[in-house]
Amino acid sequence: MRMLLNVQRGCTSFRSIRTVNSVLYDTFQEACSAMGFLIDDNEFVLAINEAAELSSGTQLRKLFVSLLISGSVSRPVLVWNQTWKYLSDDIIYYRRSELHFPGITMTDEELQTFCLIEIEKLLQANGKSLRDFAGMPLPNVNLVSQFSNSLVLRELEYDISVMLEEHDSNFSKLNEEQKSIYDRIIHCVTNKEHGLFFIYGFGGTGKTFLYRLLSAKLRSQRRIVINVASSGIASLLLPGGKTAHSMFGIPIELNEDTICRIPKDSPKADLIRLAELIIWDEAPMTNKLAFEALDRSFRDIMTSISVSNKDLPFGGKIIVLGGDFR
Ligand SMILES: Nc1ncnc2c1ncn2[C@@H]1O[C@H](COP(=O)(O)OP(=O)(O)OP(=O)(O)O)[C@@H](O)[C@H]1O
Repeated sequence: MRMLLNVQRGCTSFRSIRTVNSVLYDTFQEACSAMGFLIDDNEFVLAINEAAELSSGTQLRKLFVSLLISGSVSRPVLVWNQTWKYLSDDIIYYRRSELHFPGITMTDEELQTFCLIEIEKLLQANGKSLRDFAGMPLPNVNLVSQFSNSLVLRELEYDISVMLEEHDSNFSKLNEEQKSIYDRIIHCVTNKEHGLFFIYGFGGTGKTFLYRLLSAKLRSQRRIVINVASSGIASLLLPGGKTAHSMFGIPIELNEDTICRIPKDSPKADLIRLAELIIWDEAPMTNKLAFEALDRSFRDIMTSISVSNKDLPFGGKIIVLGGDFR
């Protein structure tokens, strides 16, 4: 502010001090930068890019934090936007070894979140925080809990290129009936509509073929699909399949009030909330009380997202129940 007061004339408020060439800046630092008093932030971007040739992400984060703390950067967010890829260079390596999931991939948003957490740790060790720097993004806490949930990570571990290849090589084989079911379910998932589908068909009519294709399509888009079957043998035919009883904690003894053993704040409940499609093969083999228990439990779990979900079948989850219903 002192630098600006030396040159700004006729100021009547803090806002007028921060106004340069009729533009009101959020901070005095930004106003100074607009005046040309500070080194252009591009210098810092270039410095980080140059250092990236020889330094690890950890070292670059330390450099970034030193620049922030020294107060040299006028618009930290601009430097962050142009350098975050270098700053988060080693994040995926550490997440893979920490979680013992060598195959995990991370989206840009996840990389940024974990990089921001590391930056925040360095800042806090120096008595500062990301909140002290106007415009700097904060870590997305929802992503952190998802990314620490091993059940979710296992579902995200599918190799996208393998899934795409499986999908593309079988898609053209779909017969007319399979294609129309495929289209309706994918449309429902893509548009985040609620849907409960029943796929009828006796043995060998191509239900599993369809489930595999739906799973490959959605997993290639990094969406979570839960595949379950009533029997252990059928679950083995589904990619990543489990028995419905073990996946959803359905009790053996069932009555009209039974609920599943899934605490609302458990990692499994998080996985269910994140799942975009649930496929249950051989559904007619299971007691209807099990579906009613699952319905009650899902309604409860899904109220964490929206209270209105308690009025929707299965809390609004998109579910495919398949089998031979004769
Ligand atoms: N559109 C298709 N193009 C080529 N092969 C197909 C197609 N649909 C199904 N098949 C093949 O037909 C065979 C039986 O299909 P699938 O296992 O999907 O039937 P199903 O209805 O799941 O049977 P079941 O209920 O006994 O498990 C499989 O070998 C499958 O690969």
